[in-house]
Parts: sequence; C-alpha cells; structure tokens
Amino acid sequence: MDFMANGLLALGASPAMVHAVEELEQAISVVADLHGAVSINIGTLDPKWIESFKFAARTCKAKGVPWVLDPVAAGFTSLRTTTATELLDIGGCSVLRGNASEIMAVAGTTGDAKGVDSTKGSDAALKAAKGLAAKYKCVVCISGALDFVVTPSGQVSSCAHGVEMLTKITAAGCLVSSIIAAFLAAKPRDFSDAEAALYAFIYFGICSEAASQNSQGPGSLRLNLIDQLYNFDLEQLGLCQTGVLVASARSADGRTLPLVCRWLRRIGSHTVEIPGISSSMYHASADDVGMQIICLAEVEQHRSAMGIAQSCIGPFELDPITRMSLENIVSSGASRFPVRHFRDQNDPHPRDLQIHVTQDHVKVVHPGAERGSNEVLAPYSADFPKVIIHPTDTCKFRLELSEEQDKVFHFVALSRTSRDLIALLIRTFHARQYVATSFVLSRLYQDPARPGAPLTTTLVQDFDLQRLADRLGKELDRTVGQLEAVERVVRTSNNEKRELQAQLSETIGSYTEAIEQLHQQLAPAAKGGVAAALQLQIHDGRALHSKLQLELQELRQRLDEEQRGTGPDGTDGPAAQMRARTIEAYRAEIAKLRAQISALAGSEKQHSERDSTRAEELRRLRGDVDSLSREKEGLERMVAEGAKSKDDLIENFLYAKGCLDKLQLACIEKSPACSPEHERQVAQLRETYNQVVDERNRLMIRVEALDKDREKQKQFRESTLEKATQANARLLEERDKLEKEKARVSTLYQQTMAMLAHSAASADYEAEDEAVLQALREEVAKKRELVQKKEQEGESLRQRLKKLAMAG
Ligand SMILES: Nc1ncnc2c1ncn2[C@@H]1O[C@H](COP(=O)(O)OP(=O)(O)OP(=O)(O)O)[C@@H](O)[C@H]1O
Ligand SMILES: Cc1ncsc1CCO
Repeated sequence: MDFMANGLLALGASPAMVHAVEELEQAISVVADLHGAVSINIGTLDPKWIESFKFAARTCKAKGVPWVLDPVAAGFTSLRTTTATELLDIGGCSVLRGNASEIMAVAGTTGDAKGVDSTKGSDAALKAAKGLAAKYKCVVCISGALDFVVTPSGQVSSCAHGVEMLTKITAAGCLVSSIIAAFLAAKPRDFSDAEAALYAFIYFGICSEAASQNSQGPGSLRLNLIDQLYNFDLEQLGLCQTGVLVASARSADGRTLPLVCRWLRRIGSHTVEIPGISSSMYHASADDVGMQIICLAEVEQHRSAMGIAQSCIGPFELDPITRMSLENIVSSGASRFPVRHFRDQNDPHPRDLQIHVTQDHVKVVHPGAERGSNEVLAPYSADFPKVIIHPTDTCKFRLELSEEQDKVFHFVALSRTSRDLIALLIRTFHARQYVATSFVLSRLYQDPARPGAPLTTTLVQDFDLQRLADRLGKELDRTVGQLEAVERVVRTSNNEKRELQAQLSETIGSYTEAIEQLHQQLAPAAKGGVAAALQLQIHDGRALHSKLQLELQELRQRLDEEQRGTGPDGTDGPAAQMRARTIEAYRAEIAKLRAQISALAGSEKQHSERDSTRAEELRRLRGDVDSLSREKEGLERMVAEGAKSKDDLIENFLYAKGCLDKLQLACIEKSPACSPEHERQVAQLRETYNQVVDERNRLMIRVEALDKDREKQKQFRESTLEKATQANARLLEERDKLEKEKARVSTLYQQTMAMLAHSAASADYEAEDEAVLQALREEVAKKRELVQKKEQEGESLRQRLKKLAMAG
C-alpha cells in the first residue's frame, strides 16, 4: 500500500487508501465528484475486508465511478479466487489487471500461482483474458515481460516496456493497477479504457527502464522508480513529433520582436523548405520523424538590417505512445479511423466518414451505408494513396487516392495522434509494397545530398547508434516473443491435430469393423444371418397378424350373436347353441395347444438326445486323446531304449577299434617277423571288427527309421489333438446354444400352460355370461394390442433392414 500510495503521489495523482465500510460511501461520492477512479486490490483480505471490497464495488457501480480490480494471488487460495469472481459478478468493473496465473485462475483455468507470483508467461493467459473480457464486458490486462491489454471485443494490444528486476519488488503489479485507475480518471473522454490501460503500462514500463539504469538491485530500483514516476519527461527521451517549436526574439529593452520565419527539414546535409509557414510557431508532425528542423528567423520590421538567425533542432522521434499504437496496428494488419470530411474549406455540412487502412488497400467508407455502396477504394500503387499533412493545423490532412479530383479528400482527424497514425500507417504499408529493403538501407547509410556517397562523419554523429541498437534489440525481443507464442500455438494445434487424426482413424476403424460385420450378417441371408432372421420375424409377424385378425372377426361375430340373446321360448336358442360352439372351439384350441406342448416337449427330448450323443462323442474324443498320450509315452520309451542300445554299440565299436589299432601297431613294429599265429589273430579280429561295423550300420539305419517314425507319429498326434480341441470347443459352444434354446422353450412351455389354464377356466364358467363376455372382450383387446405391437415391430425391423441395406 505504501508503494502504491507513494507511486501515485509521485506521478501527480491524489491517492486515498480507504477500507472501512463506514467511510466508503462518502469517499466514493467525493471520487465521483472529482471524476476520479477506484482501484480495488484484494492483497490483504479477511471477512471484513471482503465486505468492504464488495461494498466499494457496489457503490462505484451505483455512482458510475470506474473501478479497477487487482485479483492479487487469485488461484493461490480458493478464498482469493472466489472473492475476485464475486467482485466481477457485481458488475461495472472497467479494468481487470493481474499476472498470467491470476487471470487464468479467475477464468477458471489452472494458473499454478506460486503465492502472489505468476508461473506462466503472460501470453499463456490470452485465451482466459479474452473469455473474461467478453463475459464481464471489461478490459482485461495481463502483466509480465510483455503486457497485454484485451478489449471486450477481443482486440489485443501489447507493451514490451519494463525490466525483469520488477519481479523482485513486491507490489509492482499493484502499483500498475493503481496507475491504470489514475489514467482512467485522467484520460480525455474520446480515449477508451483500453487505451488508458495501455498508456499506463507504457508509462510505467518506460519509467522502470530509466530507473534501472542506475539501480544496483531491487532496493534502489524501488527508490529510483518512484523518482522516475515523479520526473517523467518524454523530452528527456528525445524530441517527439508531438512537440511545438516556437521562435522568439526580444529587443535590448525587453520588448518581444515579431518574427518572420522559414522552416526547413534536414536529413543529413540535405534540406527542404516546409511550404506554407511563415509564423514563429511550428507543430512537428509525422512528417518530421527522423528529421532535424531548421528555423531561419528575421525580425519583421528590420528584415535586412538585423540579419537572419538560424537554429537547428532534432532529429525528431515518434512519441512512444503513437509508436506503440502503430506497432500494434501494423502487426494486426488493418485498422479503421473515424474522420470528418470537408468538401471544401467552408463546407458547412461536413460528413463523418471512416478510413479503412489495410496492408492491401485504403478505403474511404460512409459508415452507415450499405456495404460497397458508398465507398472509394484504392490499392497501393507507386504514387498512391498518399497523405499530405497540413503544415499548421494538427488534425487536418489530405488523402489522395489517385490523381483524379474526386478521389482527393480533405479530412480532419479526431486527434493529432489519430492523424499521425493514419499517415504513418498508410506510408508503412505503402513502403512495404513499393520500397525494397535494400533501397531503405542504401538511403540510410549514404548521404542523401550526394547519392551513392557514404555517410559523412557528421552524419554518423547525428545518428544515436546506441539508441538505434537498443530499439532494434527490443524490437527483436518482441518479435522473438511473438514468434515463440506462434510456435507454441502451432505446436499445440499440431498435437491436437495428431490426437484428432488418431481418434478419427480409430472411429473409422470401428465403423469399418461394424460395417463389415453387418455385411457378413447381411450377405449369407440363406445361411440364416441377421437379415434372414429379421425377414423371418416379419413374415411370422404378418402371419400372426392375419391369424389374429381372423380370430378377431370371429369373436366379433360371436359377440353380436350373444347380444341378440336367447330364443323367446326359453329353449336352447341360437345363443345357447353359439355358447356350445364356443366351448367346442375352446376345446379344440386346448387340444391344439396340448399337441403343441407335447411337440415342444418332444423337441426338448430331441435336444437332450442330441446332447447325449455329443457328450458321447466328447467322451470318445477324450478316450482317443488319452490313448494317443499313452502311445506317445510308449514311443518315447522305445526311442530311449534305441538310443541306449546305440550308445552300447558305439562303445563296443570303439572298444573293437581300439584292439584293432593296437594289433596293427604291433604288426607294424614287428612287421617282417610276423608269426602265422599272429596273422590269424589279426584276421579274426578284423572279421570281428567288420561284423561290429555291419551291426552298427544296421542299428543306425533302424535308429534313423525309428526317429522318422517317431516324428511322423508326433505330427499326427499333434494334428489329432488340435482337431479334438476344436471339436471340443465347437461342442461346448453348441451345448451353450442348446441350453439357451432349452430355457427359451421351457419359458414358452410355461406360458402356454398358463394360457391353457386360463382358457380352461373360461370354458368352465359357461353360466356366467357376463364374465365370459368380459373375458372375451379383454382377450380381443389383448390380441389387438399384440397385433399392433407386431405391426410396429415389423415396421421397425423393415426400417432396420433398409438402413442395413443402405449402409451395405
Ligand atoms: N520478466 C519481466 N521483464 C520485464 N518487465 C517485467 C517482467 N515481469 C514483470 N515486468 C513488469 O512488471 C510489471 C508488473 O507485472 P507483474 O506481472 O510482475 O505483476 P504482479 O505479479 O501482479 O506483481 P505483484 O504481485 O508484485 O504486485 C509489468 O507491467 C511489467 O512492466
Ligand atoms: C506479497 C503480497 N501478499 C499479499 S499482497 C502482496 C503484494 C504483492 O501483490
């Protein structure tokens, strides 16, 4: 509070910190009388404070006093979020200002507030701000490295001024909110709340930049900032196009000497006279941006005697506020300006028109007229459209859409800023299309008086390169910030696109699957698919319908006859005969139903017979599987035995071979003196060896055959097992189906039995004519209902069929 009050005092406002409900009414009345504004800051809150916030909001609304809401730390606790929302719900808020987390929390999206500080970049809250601005019809500002101002219609302007060190000073944001309130109170009537808020940000941001120049940390920044708010002076930042230049002269005795002046523009060493001015006063305008102004003054009465005084001032800059607006409009690509049109100098009935400036054309429009009916449009050409600023009037200008006279307009803008904006905007868009960057650069870095020659040293001195670099740096930062924001949006959109594509392909997949299923069901109608079943149901429905219709007719006939009564002689009249016939008919029906029931029972028996056959088959298959397993075990045993005897044989063979080798060795050693006994032994051994080899080969062949056999058996067994498992699954499935069928049949059976009992009971009560009649009537009604239901079912089935056929 101390910082806010001191900041406001420093910039020239008159703050009063009020919170007791008892004095609020009176305090706000005073503010209303002074055309002031109120800032409601929920920084310190308890139930009493909350009551006074609400009281203040209600009172401001009632008295038409503009109020600003600072939802300090909304999102940090729910009490803060709710309090902010409840205050906005009261209505009448002019500007809501918070950091990104606070704005998102008030809008109901997660802001992740870290206490009173934001954890988000200000652009993260743009969507939330637009929503709140539209909902509460107020301006919503998001502060941060880039400050955003959002209007209820969703227009966004931004301010890049400020220093990061401000985040290390508590209540910097609160001070901005209170400055916005001060600007709301001080703004001229034709400025909007959004403009007041934007200028407050620019003002605060520029002061903080200047303050940071000689600050060592947050402490001195805080002090210097208050000093800067106090000393704010645009002139110290450079000469602006909004200034007025006055030439004056006094005589030696102090008298003011009337002057005749000539005014010239100079860029570098190149000078051009400004036509049409001879007075001692000159209003700088958009035409002077980047120029120096030279004044040549002579004393009116002594023109030749006293000589000519010359002074030079500049270069002039665009004032920060116009510059900011221009940047915003240029980046949005278009804007509209209300202007007053004078047909000639003394036109007594000027018209209110609008100029639409876009990057492709300039259009003069009659605002009330139908679209296109009353407008003049000019796309950019090499020489047109152009704006000629009036040399002495600050709001007048001439707009030339082409050289034709009816396309030259004499306008008066709403304000000096508005006129400068129109001129600069048209020139910027024109330059974009008609002046190549290389041309601009060559003009900037050469002496315009001597085309082609490089800049002279004096010219370099005239350029404040430091300032130029600062400006370009800031512009670059801003553009990079915007680029990042755009990239973020593109990234999110791409992610969303990917998600949507995935969802879409999933949906398409499931639809395709469903369609294929329907196809499958529809195609084999003959095999009893869904379509066939539906057709059958329709057919059954129709048959039942006509049967029931017949019964209905019959019953109606009987009823008529019943109503005609018995014969006059009390004997068995036609009615009695009819009753007898009815009973007869009922008996026949009962018999028919009994037959149906026994048929159903019969089919149940058939089912169970089928069931037992299947069970039998299952048992047999299981037996097969078991015997196959046993066979497999036997085979495995055989293989093991074969392998063992093979091992034995190999051992024998090795042994015999060893002996033979030994003998051969012995033979070689004693070769010439070999005894016949020896030779015999060798021959014997050789024979044994050959036998063993033969035996081995035989056994090898057997083992191989056994292996092959075993492999074949294994494959056969596996396929049999597979078949058995499939058959088993099929059987189980069939059994499930049959069980369901059985359940259905038994319900049908029970229903039929119940009907039968009912029919029999009705037949027994022949004497009670009225009751019988009633029962018959009810039955007729029921049957009618049944018929209707069946008809409806039939219809809906037909519709489904049609749809399925179409989907196919
Ligand atoms: N990162 C930054 N770089 C430059 N300037 C900044 C930065 N962050 C904030 N500012 C400046 O500080 C001003 C206050 O904004 P900030 O978002 O810090 O308010 P706040 O979080 O509500 O502050 P507090 O809770 O302390 O009152 C902004 O208008 C802007 O000028
Ligand atoms: C730190 C703090 N806590 C409540 S208000 C406030 C000032 C910054 O908004």
